[in-house]
Amino acid sequence: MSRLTSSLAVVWRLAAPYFRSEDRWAGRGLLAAVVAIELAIVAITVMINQWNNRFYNALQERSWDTFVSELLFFCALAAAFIVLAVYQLYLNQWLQIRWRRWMTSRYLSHWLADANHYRMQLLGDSADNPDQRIAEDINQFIDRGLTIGLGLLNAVVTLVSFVAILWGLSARAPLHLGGSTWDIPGYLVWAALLWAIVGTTLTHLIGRPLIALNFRQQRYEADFRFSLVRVRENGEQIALLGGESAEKARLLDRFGALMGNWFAIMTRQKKLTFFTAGYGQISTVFPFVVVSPAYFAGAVNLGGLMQTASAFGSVQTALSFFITSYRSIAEWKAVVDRLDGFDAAIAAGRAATRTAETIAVTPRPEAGGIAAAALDVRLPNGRPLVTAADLALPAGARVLVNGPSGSGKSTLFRALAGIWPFGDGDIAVPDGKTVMVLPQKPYLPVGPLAAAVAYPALPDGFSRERIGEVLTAVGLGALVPRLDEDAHWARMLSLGEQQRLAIARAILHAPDYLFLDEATASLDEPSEAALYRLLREKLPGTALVSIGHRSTLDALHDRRLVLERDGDRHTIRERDLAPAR
Ligand SMILES: Nc1ncnc2c1ncn2[C@@H]1O[C@H](COP(=O)(O)OP(=O)(O)OP(=O)(O)O)[C@@H](O)[C@H]1O
Repeated sequence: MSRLTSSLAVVWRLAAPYFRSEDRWAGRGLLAAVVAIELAIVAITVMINQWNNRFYNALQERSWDTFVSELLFFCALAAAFIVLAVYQLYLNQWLQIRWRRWMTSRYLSHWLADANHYRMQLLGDSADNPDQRIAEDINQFIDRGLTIGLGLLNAVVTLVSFVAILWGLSARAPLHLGGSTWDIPGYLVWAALLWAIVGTTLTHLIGRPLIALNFRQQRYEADFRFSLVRVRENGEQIALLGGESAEKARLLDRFGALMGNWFAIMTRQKKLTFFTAGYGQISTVFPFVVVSPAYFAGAVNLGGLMQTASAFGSVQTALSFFITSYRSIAEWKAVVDRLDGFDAAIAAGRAATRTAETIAVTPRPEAGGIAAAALDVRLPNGRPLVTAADLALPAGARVLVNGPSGSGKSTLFRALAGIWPFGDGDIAVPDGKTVMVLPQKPYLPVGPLAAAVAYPALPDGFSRERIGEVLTAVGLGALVPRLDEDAHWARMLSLGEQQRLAIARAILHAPDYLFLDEATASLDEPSEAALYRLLREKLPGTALVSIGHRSTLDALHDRRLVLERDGDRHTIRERDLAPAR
Protein backbone atom coordinates (compact mmCIF):
# COMPACT_ATOMS: atom_id res chain seq x y z
CA MET A 1 0.00 0.00 0.00
CA SER A 2 2.80 2.39 0.89
CA ARG A 3 4.39 1.58 -2.49
CA LEU A 4 1.15 2.58 -4.20
CA THR A 5 0.96 5.85 -2.26
CA SER A 6 4.55 6.71 -3.04
CA SER A 7 4.03 5.90 -6.74
CA LEU A 8 0.95 8.13 -6.77
CA ALA A 9 2.98 10.86 -5.08
CA VAL A 10 5.58 10.61 -7.86
CA VAL A 11 2.88 10.79 -10.54
CA TRP A 12 1.45 13.85 -8.83
CA ARG A 13 4.88 15.47 -8.62
CA LEU A 14 5.45 14.90 -12.32
CA ALA A 15 1.98 15.88 -13.53
CA ALA A 16 0.80 18.69 -11.26
CA PRO A 17 3.29 21.45 -12.20
CA TYR A 18 1.80 21.82 -15.69
CA PHE A 19 -1.61 22.58 -14.22
CA ARG A 20 -0.03 25.32 -12.12
CA SER A 21 2.10 26.72 -14.95
CA GLU A 22 1.53 29.76 -17.17
CA ASP A 23 -0.39 27.43 -19.54
CA ARG A 24 -2.64 26.25 -16.70
CA TRP A 25 -5.90 27.73 -17.97
CA ALA A 26 -5.66 26.04 -21.35
CA GLY A 27 -4.52 22.82 -19.66
CA ARG A 28 -7.23 22.83 -17.01
CA GLY A 29 -9.91 23.77 -19.58
CA LEU A 30 -8.96 20.96 -21.94
CA LEU A 31 -8.71 18.45 -19.11
CA ALA A 32 -12.12 19.49 -17.78
CA ALA A 33 -13.63 19.10 -21.26
CA VAL A 34 -12.11 15.65 -21.73
CA VAL A 35 -13.32 14.54 -18.28
CA ALA A 36 -16.81 15.94 -18.92
CA ILE A 37 -17.01 14.00 -22.19
CA GLU A 38 -15.91 10.82 -20.40
CA LEU A 39 -18.74 11.30 -17.87
CA ALA A 40 -21.23 11.91 -20.70
CA ILE A 41 -20.09 8.66 -22.31
CA VAL A 42 -20.79 6.77 -19.07
CA ALA A 43 -24.23 8.41 -18.95
CA ILE A 44 -24.92 7.10 -22.46
CA THR A 45 -23.85 3.60 -21.37
CA VAL A 46 -26.35 3.78 -18.50
CA MET A 47 -29.11 4.84 -20.91
CA ILE A 48 -28.23 2.00 -23.26
CA ASN A 49 -28.49 -0.43 -20.35
CA GLN A 50 -32.03 0.75 -19.58
CA TRP A 51 -32.79 0.66 -23.28
CA ASN A 52 -31.82 -3.07 -23.27
CA ASN A 53 -34.71 -3.86 -20.97
CA ARG A 54 -37.30 -2.02 -23.09
CA PHE A 55 -35.92 -3.23 -26.40
CA TYR A 56 -35.75 -6.95 -25.56
CA ASN A 57 -39.16 -6.85 -23.94
CA ALA A 58 -40.53 -5.26 -27.14
CA LEU A 59 -38.99 -8.15 -29.07
CA GLN A 60 -40.41 -10.76 -26.72
CA GLU A 61 -43.88 -9.14 -26.88
CA ARG A 62 -43.60 -8.65 -30.68
CA SER A 63 -44.59 -4.98 -30.29
CA TRP A 64 -43.68 -3.29 -33.61
CA ASP A 65 -44.32 0.32 -32.50
CA THR A 66 -42.18 0.04 -29.40
CA PHE A 67 -39.50 -1.73 -31.44
CA VAL A 68 -39.36 1.17 -33.98
CA SER A 69 -39.35 3.94 -31.36
CA GLU A 70 -36.63 2.15 -29.36
CA LEU A 71 -34.56 1.79 -32.52
CA LEU A 72 -34.85 5.55 -33.14
CA PHE A 73 -33.90 6.24 -29.53
CA PHE A 74 -30.85 4.03 -29.97
CA CYS A 75 -29.88 5.95 -33.15
CA ALA A 76 -30.00 9.24 -31.22
CA LEU A 77 -27.81 7.78 -28.45
CA ALA A 78 -25.37 6.39 -31.02
CA ALA A 79 -25.14 9.76 -32.81
CA ALA A 80 -24.39 11.53 -29.53
CA PHE A 81 -21.82 8.89 -28.71
CA ILE A 82 -20.05 9.35 -32.07
CA VAL A 83 -19.77 13.13 -31.66
CA LEU A 84 -18.50 12.76 -28.08
CA ALA A 85 -15.91 10.12 -29.06
CA VAL A 86 -14.57 12.28 -31.91
CA TYR A 87 -14.24 15.40 -29.78
CA GLN A 88 -12.82 13.53 -26.86
CA LEU A 89 -9.95 12.26 -29.01
CA TYR A 90 -9.43 15.67 -30.61
CA LEU A 91 -9.34 17.60 -27.32
CA ASN A 92 -7.28 14.88 -25.67
CA GLN A 93 -4.61 15.16 -28.40
CA TRP A 94 -4.67 18.93 -28.11
CA LEU A 95 -4.09 18.69 -24.36
CA GLN A 96 -1.29 16.15 -24.94
CA ILE A 97 0.72 18.35 -27.27
CA ARG A 98 0.40 21.47 -25.10
CA TRP A 99 1.34 19.55 -21.97
CA ARG A 100 4.23 17.85 -23.77
CA ARG A 101 5.53 21.15 -25.11
CA TRP A 102 5.55 22.57 -21.59
CA MET A 103 7.20 19.52 -19.99
CA THR A 104 9.79 19.25 -22.77
CA SER A 105 10.79 22.87 -22.39
CA ARG A 106 10.96 22.47 -18.59
CA TYR A 107 13.12 19.36 -18.74
CA LEU A 108 15.38 20.94 -21.37
CA SER A 109 15.93 23.97 -19.14
CA HIS A 110 16.69 21.86 -16.06
CA TRP A 111 18.95 19.53 -18.00
CA LEU A 112 20.88 22.21 -19.90
CA ALA A 113 21.02 24.99 -17.27
CA ASP A 114 24.48 25.82 -15.86
CA ALA A 115 26.17 22.92 -17.66
CA ASN A 116 24.08 20.47 -15.59
CA HIS A 117 23.93 17.98 -18.49
CA TYR A 118 27.73 17.77 -18.36
CA ARG A 119 27.87 17.29 -14.59
CA MET A 120 25.17 14.61 -14.77
CA GLN A 121 27.33 12.76 -17.26
CA LEU A 122 30.33 13.06 -14.96
CA LEU A 123 28.35 11.84 -11.98
CA GLY A 124 27.60 8.55 -13.67
CA ASP A 125 25.00 6.44 -15.25
CA SER A 126 21.95 7.12 -13.13
CA ALA A 127 20.34 9.07 -15.97
CA ASP A 128 21.15 6.95 -18.99
CA ASN A 129 19.97 8.20 -22.38
CA PRO A 130 18.53 11.63 -21.53
CA ASP A 131 17.51 11.95 -25.19
CA GLN A 132 15.06 9.09 -24.75
CA ARG A 133 13.70 10.51 -21.52
CA ILE A 134 13.04 13.89 -23.05
CA ALA A 135 11.79 12.70 -26.42
CA GLU A 136 9.89 9.55 -25.58
CA ASP A 137 9.26 9.20 -21.88
CA ILE A 138 7.55 12.59 -21.58
CA ASN A 139 5.34 11.72 -24.52
CA GLN A 140 4.43 8.34 -23.07
CA PHE A 141 3.92 9.72 -19.59
CA ILE A 142 1.26 12.10 -20.89
CA ASP A 143 -0.30 9.87 -23.53
CA ARG A 144 -0.57 6.73 -21.43
CA GLY A 145 -1.24 8.71 -18.27
CA LEU A 146 -4.31 10.31 -19.84
CA THR A 147 -5.53 6.99 -21.24
CA ILE A 148 -5.11 5.23 -17.90
CA GLY A 149 -6.52 8.17 -15.91
CA LEU A 150 -9.62 8.46 -18.08
CA GLY A 151 -10.02 4.68 -18.09
CA LEU A 152 -9.92 4.70 -14.30
CA LEU A 153 -12.44 7.55 -14.11
CA ASN A 154 -14.73 5.68 -16.49
CA ALA A 155 -14.37 2.54 -14.40
CA VAL A 156 -15.18 4.30 -11.12
CA VAL A 157 -18.19 6.22 -12.46
CA THR A 158 -19.48 3.17 -14.32
CA LEU A 159 -19.10 1.13 -11.18
CA VAL A 160 -21.03 3.57 -9.02
CA SER A 161 -23.84 3.93 -11.59
CA PHE A 162 -24.21 0.25 -12.32
CA VAL A 163 -23.80 -1.00 -8.77
CA ALA A 164 -26.95 1.02 -8.00
CA ILE A 165 -28.75 -0.49 -10.99
CA LEU A 166 -27.52 -3.99 -10.19
CA TRP A 167 -28.59 -3.65 -6.57
CA GLY A 168 -32.12 -2.85 -7.73
CA LEU A 169 -32.09 -5.71 -10.21
CA SER A 170 -30.95 -8.15 -7.49
CA ALA A 171 -34.17 -7.39 -5.64
CA ARG A 172 -36.24 -7.86 -8.78
CA ALA A 173 -34.50 -11.12 -9.73
CA PRO A 174 -33.84 -12.92 -6.44
CA LEU A 175 -31.46 -15.82 -6.43
CA HIS A 176 -33.10 -19.17 -7.23
CA LEU A 177 -31.02 -22.17 -6.34
CA GLY A 178 -32.06 -25.77 -5.80
CA GLY A 179 -35.77 -24.91 -6.11
CA SER A 180 -35.73 -22.32 -3.31
CA THR A 181 -35.30 -18.55 -3.30
CA TRP A 182 -32.38 -17.00 -1.40
CA ASP A 183 -32.83 -13.50 -0.18
CA ILE A 184 -29.33 -12.04 -0.37
CA PRO A 185 -29.51 -8.24 -0.79
CA GLY A 186 -27.51 -7.10 -3.82
CA TYR A 187 -26.28 -10.63 -4.56
CA LEU A 188 -25.49 -9.67 -8.18
CA VAL A 189 -23.20 -6.89 -6.93
CA TRP A 190 -21.40 -9.32 -4.60
CA ALA A 191 -21.02 -11.88 -7.36
CA ALA A 192 -19.49 -9.28 -9.72
CA LEU A 193 -17.23 -8.01 -6.95
CA LEU A 194 -15.96 -11.46 -6.05
CA TRP A 195 -15.36 -12.34 -9.68
CA ALA A 196 -13.35 -9.15 -10.25
CA ILE A 197 -11.31 -9.46 -7.03
CA VAL A 198 -10.24 -12.98 -7.95
CA GLY A 199 -9.30 -11.80 -11.46
CA THR A 200 -7.42 -8.69 -10.31
CA THR A 201 -5.42 -10.50 -7.65
CA LEU A 202 -4.34 -13.27 -9.99
CA THR A 203 -3.46 -10.77 -12.75
CA HIS A 204 -1.29 -8.79 -10.39
CA LEU A 205 0.50 -11.90 -9.14
CA ILE A 206 1.18 -13.15 -12.66
CA GLY A 207 1.98 -9.79 -14.26
CA ARG A 208 4.02 -8.02 -11.56
CA PRO A 209 7.48 -8.83 -13.03
CA LEU A 210 6.45 -7.00 -16.22
CA ILE A 211 7.08 -3.59 -14.60
CA ALA A 212 10.79 -4.20 -14.09
CA LEU A 213 11.09 -6.01 -17.42
CA ASN A 214 9.55 -3.09 -19.31
CA PHE A 215 11.81 -0.66 -17.51
CA ARG A 216 14.85 -2.63 -18.64
CA GLN A 217 13.50 -3.06 -22.18
CA GLN A 218 13.25 0.70 -22.68
CA ARG A 219 16.81 1.09 -21.50
CA TYR A 220 18.14 -1.64 -23.81
CA GLU A 221 16.27 -0.15 -26.77
CA ALA A 222 17.78 3.28 -26.08
CA ASP A 223 21.29 1.83 -25.63
CA PHE A 224 21.01 0.00 -28.93
CA ARG A 225 19.80 3.12 -30.73
CA PHE A 226 22.57 5.19 -29.17
CA SER A 227 25.24 2.67 -30.30
CA LEU A 228 23.90 2.93 -33.86
CA VAL A 229 24.13 6.72 -33.70
CA ARG A 230 27.75 6.46 -32.46
CA VAL A 231 28.63 4.33 -35.48
CA ARG A 232 27.07 6.91 -37.79
CA GLU A 233 28.87 9.76 -36.04
CA ASN A 234 32.25 8.03 -36.17
CA GLY A 235 31.88 6.45 -39.61
CA GLU A 236 35.19 7.75 -40.89
CA GLN A 237 37.30 6.40 -38.04
CA ILE A 238 35.53 3.05 -38.17
CA ALA A 239 36.05 2.80 -41.95
CA LEU A 240 39.71 3.81 -41.70
CA LEU A 241 40.41 1.32 -38.93
CA GLY A 242 38.30 -1.35 -40.61
CA GLY A 243 36.30 -1.61 -37.39
CA GLU A 244 33.06 -2.75 -39.04
CA SER A 245 33.15 -6.31 -37.72
CA ALA A 246 33.99 -5.10 -34.21
CA GLU A 247 31.10 -2.65 -34.46
CA LYS A 248 28.76 -5.32 -35.77
CA ALA A 249 29.74 -7.62 -32.91
CA ARG A 250 29.17 -4.84 -30.41
CA LEU A 251 25.83 -3.85 -31.92
CA LEU A 252 24.66 -7.47 -31.97
CA ASP A 253 25.80 -7.80 -28.40
CA ARG A 254 23.62 -4.83 -27.42
CA PHE A 255 20.80 -6.29 -29.46
CA GLY A 256 21.33 -9.59 -27.67
CA ALA A 257 20.69 -7.92 -24.31
CA LEU A 258 17.55 -6.35 -25.75
CA MET A 259 16.41 -9.70 -27.13
CA GLY A 260 17.11 -11.62 -23.93
CA ASN A 261 14.91 -9.23 -22.00
CA TRP A 262 12.28 -9.37 -24.73
CA PHE A 263 12.08 -13.17 -24.35
CA ALA A 264 11.51 -12.70 -20.64
CA ILE A 265 8.70 -10.23 -21.45
CA MET A 266 7.22 -12.65 -23.98
CA THR A 267 7.17 -15.54 -21.54
CA ARG A 268 5.60 -13.43 -18.82
CA GLN A 269 3.07 -11.96 -21.21
CA LYS A 270 2.14 -15.40 -22.50
CA LYS A 271 1.26 -16.46 -18.97
CA LEU A 272 -0.65 -13.25 -18.37
CA THR A 273 -2.56 -13.47 -21.66
CA PHE A 274 -3.52 -17.10 -20.96
CA PHE A 275 -5.11 -15.86 -17.82
CA THR A 276 -6.65 -12.57 -19.02
CA ALA A 277 -7.98 -14.03 -22.30
CA GLY A 278 -9.53 -16.96 -20.44
CA TYR A 279 -10.96 -14.65 -17.84
CA GLY A 280 -12.39 -12.41 -20.59
CA GLN A 281 -14.10 -15.34 -22.33
CA ILE A 282 -15.67 -16.69 -19.16
CA SER A 283 -16.76 -13.17 -18.24
CA THR A 284 -19.00 -13.05 -21.33
CA VAL A 285 -21.19 -15.90 -20.08
CA PHE A 286 -20.68 -15.52 -16.34
CA PRO A 287 -23.55 -12.98 -15.83
CA PHE A 288 -25.97 -15.22 -17.73
CA VAL A 289 -24.97 -18.12 -15.50
CA VAL A 290 -25.64 -16.01 -12.42
CA VAL A 291 -29.06 -14.69 -13.58
CA SER A 292 -30.26 -17.78 -15.45
CA PRO A 293 -31.81 -19.50 -12.39
CA ALA A 294 -34.07 -16.46 -11.89
CA TYR A 295 -34.94 -16.37 -15.60
CA PHE A 296 -35.81 -20.07 -15.84
CA ALA A 297 -37.81 -19.83 -12.66
CA GLY A 298 -39.86 -17.11 -14.45
CA ALA A 299 -38.87 -14.36 -12.00
CA VAL A 300 -37.65 -12.10 -14.83
CA ASN A 301 -38.46 -11.79 -18.52
CA LEU A 302 -36.01 -11.50 -21.44
CA GLY A 303 -35.61 -7.69 -21.10
CA GLY A 304 -34.75 -8.10 -17.42
CA LEU A 305 -32.28 -10.86 -18.20
CA MET A 306 -30.54 -8.81 -20.91
CA GLN A 307 -30.46 -5.65 -18.79
CA THR A 308 -29.07 -7.57 -15.84
CA ALA A 309 -26.45 -9.27 -18.00
CA SER A 310 -25.43 -5.94 -19.49
CA ALA A 311 -25.31 -4.21 -16.07
CA PHE A 312 -23.40 -7.13 -14.61
CA GLY A 313 -21.02 -6.94 -17.56
CA SER A 314 -20.50 -3.19 -17.01
CA VAL A 315 -19.80 -3.59 -13.29
CA GLN A 316 -17.48 -6.45 -13.92
CA THR A 317 -15.67 -4.60 -16.77
CA ALA A 318 -15.26 -1.60 -14.49
CA LEU A 319 -13.93 -3.78 -11.70
CA SER A 320 -11.62 -5.53 -14.14
CA PHE A 321 -10.12 -2.25 -15.33
CA PHE A 322 -6.91 -3.21 -13.64
CA ILE A 323 -6.77 -6.55 -15.45
CA THR A 324 -7.38 -5.18 -18.92
CA SER A 325 -4.96 -2.29 -18.44
CA TYR A 326 -2.30 -4.22 -16.59
CA ARG A 327 0.23 -4.20 -19.41
CA SER A 328 -0.36 -0.54 -20.08
CA ILE A 329 -0.05 0.31 -16.39
CA ALA A 330 3.16 -1.76 -16.12
CA GLU A 331 4.69 0.10 -19.07
CA TRP A 332 3.54 3.44 -17.74
CA LYS A 333 4.97 2.70 -14.30
CA ALA A 334 8.34 2.07 -15.99
CA VAL A 335 8.08 5.46 -17.74
CA VAL A 336 7.17 7.17 -14.45
CA ASP A 337 10.18 5.54 -12.74
CA ARG A 338 12.48 6.66 -15.55
CA LEU A 339 11.27 10.27 -15.41
CA ASP A 340 11.54 10.21 -11.63
CA GLY A 341 15.12 8.90 -11.90
CA PHE A 342 15.89 11.62 -14.42
CA ASP A 343 14.54 14.24 -12.01
CA ALA A 344 16.74 12.82 -9.27
CA ALA A 345 19.81 12.88 -11.56
CA ILE A 346 19.06 16.51 -12.50
CA ALA A 347 18.81 17.38 -8.81
CA ALA A 348 22.06 15.50 -8.04
CA GLY A 349 23.82 17.41 -10.85
CA ARG A 350 22.63 20.68 -9.35
CA ALA A 351 23.48 19.64 -5.82
CA ALA A 352 27.05 18.84 -6.88
CA THR A 353 27.66 22.58 -7.15
CA ARG A 354 26.15 23.33 -3.76
CA THR A 355 27.83 20.95 -1.35
CA ALA A 356 30.47 22.36 0.98
CA GLU A 357 33.29 20.56 -0.84
CA THR A 358 33.07 22.22 -4.25
CA ILE A 359 35.02 24.61 -6.33
CA ALA A 360 33.11 27.87 -6.17
CA VAL A 361 33.41 30.24 -9.12
CA THR A 362 32.22 33.63 -7.96
CA PRO A 363 32.02 36.89 -9.87
CA ARG A 364 33.75 39.67 -7.91
CA PRO A 365 33.17 43.37 -8.45
CA GLU A 366 36.86 44.32 -8.14
CA ALA A 367 38.96 44.78 -11.25
CA GLY A 368 41.97 42.56 -11.85
CA GLY A 369 42.09 39.11 -13.27
CA ILE A 370 40.90 35.61 -12.53
CA ALA A 371 42.30 34.57 -9.17
CA ALA A 372 42.19 31.18 -7.49
CA ALA A 373 43.01 30.54 -3.84
CA ALA A 374 43.67 27.17 -2.18
CA LEU A 375 42.48 25.42 -5.30
CA ASP A 376 42.20 21.65 -5.04
CA VAL A 377 40.82 20.05 -8.22
CA ARG A 378 39.68 16.45 -7.82
CA LEU A 379 38.09 13.71 -9.92
CA PRO A 380 34.38 12.90 -9.37
CA ASN A 381 35.49 9.92 -7.23
CA GLY A 382 37.47 12.27 -4.95
CA ARG A 383 40.95 11.40 -6.24
CA PRO A 384 43.18 14.53 -6.03
CA LEU A 385 44.39 15.87 -9.37
CA VAL A 386 45.73 19.45 -9.33
CA THR A 387 46.42 21.93 -6.55
CA ALA A 388 47.43 25.59 -6.58
CA ALA A 389 48.07 27.67 -3.45
CA ASP A 390 47.20 30.75 -5.43
CA LEU A 391 46.88 31.33 -9.12
CA ALA A 392 46.56 34.74 -10.77
CA LEU A 393 45.61 35.30 -14.39
CA PRO A 394 45.54 39.09 -14.85
CA ALA A 395 43.61 40.81 -17.64
CA GLY A 396 45.51 40.77 -20.92
CA ALA A 397 48.04 38.18 -19.69
CA ARG A 398 49.45 35.56 -22.08
CA VAL A 399 50.06 32.42 -20.10
CA LEU A 400 51.26 29.06 -21.31
CA VAL A 401 50.30 25.98 -19.26
CA ASN A 402 52.52 22.91 -19.57
CA GLY A 403 52.49 19.55 -17.86
CA PRO A 404 52.70 15.86 -18.61
CA SER A 405 49.82 14.17 -20.39
CA GLY A 406 47.07 13.24 -17.95
CA SER A 407 48.32 15.65 -15.28
CA GLY A 408 45.01 17.54 -15.27
CA LYS A 409 45.51 20.57 -17.52
CA SER A 410 42.17 20.25 -19.31
CA THR A 411 40.41 19.58 -16.02
CA LEU A 412 41.99 22.73 -14.57
CA PHE A 413 40.49 24.69 -17.50
CA ARG A 414 37.10 23.11 -16.84
CA ALA A 415 37.35 24.24 -13.22
CA LEU A 416 38.35 27.79 -14.21
CA ALA A 417 35.45 27.88 -16.69
CA GLY A 418 33.07 26.92 -13.88
CA ILE A 419 31.84 23.54 -15.15
CA TRP A 420 33.96 21.28 -12.88
CA PRO A 421 32.67 21.43 -9.29
CA PHE A 422 34.63 18.46 -7.91
CA GLY A 423 37.24 19.65 -5.43
CA ASP A 424 37.60 22.61 -3.16
CA GLY A 425 38.67 26.24 -3.28
CA ASP A 426 37.61 29.58 -4.62
CA ILE A 427 37.92 31.03 -8.07
CA ALA A 428 37.14 34.74 -8.45
CA VAL A 429 36.20 36.04 -11.87
CA PRO A 430 35.87 39.83 -12.35
CA ASP A 431 32.22 40.80 -12.63
CA GLY A 432 30.82 40.96 -16.16
CA LYS A 433 33.95 39.51 -17.79
CA THR A 434 33.49 36.74 -20.30
CA VAL A 435 35.38 33.47 -20.58
CA MET A 436 35.63 31.23 -23.65
CA VAL A 437 37.32 27.85 -23.87
CA LEU A 438 38.51 26.44 -27.20
CA PRO A 439 39.11 22.68 -27.07
CA GLN A 440 41.25 20.69 -29.47
CA LYS A 441 38.20 19.53 -31.40
CA PRO A 442 35.64 22.32 -31.55
CA TYR A 443 31.93 21.64 -31.49
CA LEU A 444 30.32 22.67 -34.77
CA PRO A 445 26.53 22.39 -34.79
CA VAL A 446 24.91 20.85 -37.88
CA GLY A 447 23.36 23.66 -39.97
CA PRO A 448 24.47 26.75 -41.87
CA LEU A 449 28.19 27.60 -41.70
CA ALA A 450 27.35 31.08 -40.37
CA ALA A 451 25.64 29.44 -37.37
CA ALA A 452 28.72 27.27 -36.73
CA VAL A 453 30.96 30.36 -36.69
CA ALA A 454 28.59 32.45 -34.56
CA TYR A 455 27.95 29.63 -32.02
CA PRO A 456 26.95 29.87 -29.17
CA ALA A 457 25.28 33.10 -30.38
CA LEU A 458 22.55 32.89 -33.01
CA PRO A 459 23.78 33.56 -36.56
CA ASP A 460 21.80 36.81 -36.87
CA GLY A 461 23.74 38.14 -33.86
CA PHE A 462 26.48 39.15 -36.30
CA SER A 463 26.35 40.61 -39.81
CA ARG A 464 27.33 38.38 -42.74
CA GLU A 465 30.13 40.83 -43.55
CA ARG A 466 31.57 40.52 -40.07
CA ILE A 467 31.42 36.70 -40.14
CA GLY A 468 33.02 36.71 -43.63
CA GLU A 469 35.71 39.10 -42.41
CA VAL A 470 36.81 36.92 -39.48
CA LEU A 471 36.73 33.77 -41.60
CA THR A 472 39.00 35.45 -44.14
CA ALA A 473 41.31 36.65 -41.37
CA VAL A 474 41.87 33.09 -40.11
CA GLY A 475 42.60 31.84 -43.63
CA LEU A 476 39.17 30.38 -44.46
CA GLY A 477 38.21 33.01 -47.09
CA ALA A 478 37.29 30.22 -49.51
CA LEU A 479 34.35 29.29 -47.26
CA VAL A 480 32.78 32.78 -47.24
CA PRO A 481 30.43 32.12 -50.22
CA ARG A 482 29.12 29.04 -48.36
CA LEU A 483 27.96 30.84 -45.20
CA ASP A 484 24.33 29.84 -45.76
CA GLU A 485 25.07 26.27 -46.74
CA ASP A 486 23.53 23.64 -44.44
CA ALA A 487 25.99 20.84 -43.70
CA HIS A 488 27.57 18.60 -41.11
CA TRP A 489 30.66 20.87 -40.95
CA ALA A 490 32.51 18.80 -38.38
CA ARG A 491 32.64 15.99 -40.94
CA MET A 492 33.54 18.15 -43.94
CA LEU A 493 36.30 20.38 -42.60
CA SER A 494 39.78 19.12 -41.69
CA LEU A 495 40.70 19.33 -38.01
CA GLY A 496 43.09 22.21 -38.80
CA GLU A 497 40.26 24.06 -40.60
CA GLN A 498 37.93 23.42 -37.68
CA GLN A 499 40.54 24.92 -35.34
CA ARG A 500 40.85 27.99 -37.59
CA LEU A 501 37.05 28.30 -37.51
CA ALA A 502 37.12 28.18 -33.70
CA ILE A 503 39.66 31.03 -33.63
CA ALA A 504 37.33 33.00 -35.94
CA ARG A 505 34.55 32.31 -33.43
CA ALA A 506 36.72 33.63 -30.59
CA ILE A 507 37.56 36.81 -32.51
CA LEU A 508 33.85 37.33 -33.22
CA HIS A 509 32.90 36.98 -29.55
CA ALA A 510 35.97 38.82 -28.21
CA PRO A 511 35.91 37.24 -24.71
CA ASP A 512 37.94 38.79 -21.90
CA TYR A 513 39.59 35.44 -21.18
CA LEU A 514 40.36 32.94 -23.90
CA PHE A 515 41.50 29.46 -22.82
CA LEU A 516 43.04 27.44 -25.65
CA ASP A 517 43.28 23.75 -24.80
CA GLU A 518 45.62 22.51 -27.55
CA ALA A 519 43.30 24.51 -29.79
CA THR A 520 45.90 24.97 -32.52
CA ALA A 521 47.68 21.62 -32.18
CA SER A 522 46.57 20.40 -35.63
CA LEU A 523 48.11 23.37 -37.44
CA ASP A 524 51.67 23.62 -38.71
CA GLU A 525 53.93 25.82 -36.57
CA PRO A 526 54.00 28.90 -38.89
CA SER A 527 50.17 28.87 -39.15
CA GLU A 528 49.88 28.49 -35.38
CA ALA A 529 52.20 31.48 -34.84
CA ALA A 530 50.24 33.52 -37.43
CA LEU A 531 46.95 32.79 -35.63
CA TYR A 532 48.43 33.81 -32.26
CA ARG A 533 49.63 37.09 -33.85
CA LEU A 534 46.13 37.57 -35.25
CA LEU A 535 44.58 37.01 -31.81
CA ARG A 536 47.00 39.53 -30.30
CA GLU A 537 46.10 42.07 -32.98
CA LYS A 538 42.32 41.57 -33.00
CA LEU A 539 41.84 40.98 -29.27
CA PRO A 540 44.45 43.20 -27.64
CA GLY A 541 42.71 43.27 -24.23
CA THR A 542 41.98 39.53 -24.04
CA ALA A 543 43.97 37.30 -21.72
CA LEU A 544 45.19 34.18 -23.53
CA VAL A 545 45.81 31.05 -21.50
CA SER A 546 47.05 28.16 -23.62
CA ILE A 547 47.72 24.49 -23.04
CA GLY A 548 50.24 23.11 -25.49
CA HIS A 549 53.16 20.75 -25.77
CA ARG A 550 55.14 22.48 -28.55
CA SER A 551 58.19 24.48 -27.53
CA THR A 552 57.41 27.06 -30.26
CA LEU A 553 54.48 28.23 -28.12
CA ASP A 554 56.88 29.68 -25.55
CA ALA A 555 57.73 32.62 -27.80
CA LEU A 556 54.03 33.46 -28.15
CA HIS A 557 53.41 33.85 -24.39
CA ASP A 558 54.72 36.00 -21.53
CA ARG A 559 54.49 33.54 -18.65
CA ARG A 560 54.62 29.81 -18.07
CA LEU A 561 52.81 27.68 -15.49
CA VAL A 562 53.81 24.06 -15.13
CA LEU A 563 51.87 21.21 -13.51
CA GLU A 564 54.54 19.31 -11.59
CA ARG A 565 54.10 15.98 -9.86
CA ASP A 566 53.72 16.35 -6.10
CA GLY A 567 52.98 12.97 -4.50
CA ASP A 568 49.57 11.75 -5.69
CA ARG A 569 48.70 15.01 -7.46
CA HIS A 570 50.18 17.80 -9.58
CA THR A 571 50.93 21.29 -8.28
CA ILE A 572 50.93 24.40 -10.42
CA ARG A 573 54.24 26.29 -10.31
CA GLU A 574 55.49 29.37 -12.16
CA ARG A 575 58.50 28.50 -14.37
CA ASP A 576 60.57 30.44 -16.90
CA LEU A 577 59.71 30.37 -20.55
CA ALA A 578 62.27 28.75 -22.82
CA PRO A 579 64.62 31.45 -24.17
CA ALA A 580 63.70 32.58 -27.69
CA ARG A 581 65.75 30.85 -30.34
N1 LIG B 1 35.18 12.67 -16.19
C1 LIG B 1 36.24 12.07 -15.72
N2 LIG B 1 36.10 11.02 -14.90
C2 LIG B 1 37.18 10.35 -14.42
N3 LIG B 1 38.44 10.70 -14.70
C3 LIG B 1 38.65 11.75 -15.50
C4 LIG B 1 37.56 12.49 -16.07
N4 LIG B 1 38.08 13.47 -16.83
C5 LIG B 1 39.42 13.35 -16.75
N5 LIG B 1 39.76 12.32 -15.97
C6 LIG B 1 41.13 11.88 -15.64
O1 LIG B 1 41.80 13.00 -15.11
C7 LIG B 1 43.16 13.00 -15.51
C8 LIG B 1 43.51 14.34 -16.13
O2 LIG B 1 42.82 14.50 -17.34
P1 LIG B 1 43.03 15.80 -18.24
O3 LIG B 1 42.26 15.60 -19.50
O4 LIG B 1 42.70 16.98 -17.43
O5 LIG B 1 44.60 15.73 -18.48
P2 LIG B 1 45.50 16.61 -19.44
O6 LIG B 1 46.63 17.05 -18.60
O7 LIG B 1 44.70 17.67 -20.12
O8 LIG B 1 45.96 15.50 -20.48
P3 LIG B 1 46.43 15.64 -22.02
O9 LIG B 1 47.67 16.46 -22.02
O10 LIG B 1 46.68 14.23 -22.39
O11 LIG B 1 45.28 16.26 -22.76
C9 LIG B 1 43.33 11.83 -16.47
O12 LIG B 1 43.90 10.77 -15.76
C10 LIG B 1 41.91 11.49 -16.86
O13 LIG B 1 41.78 10.11 -17.12
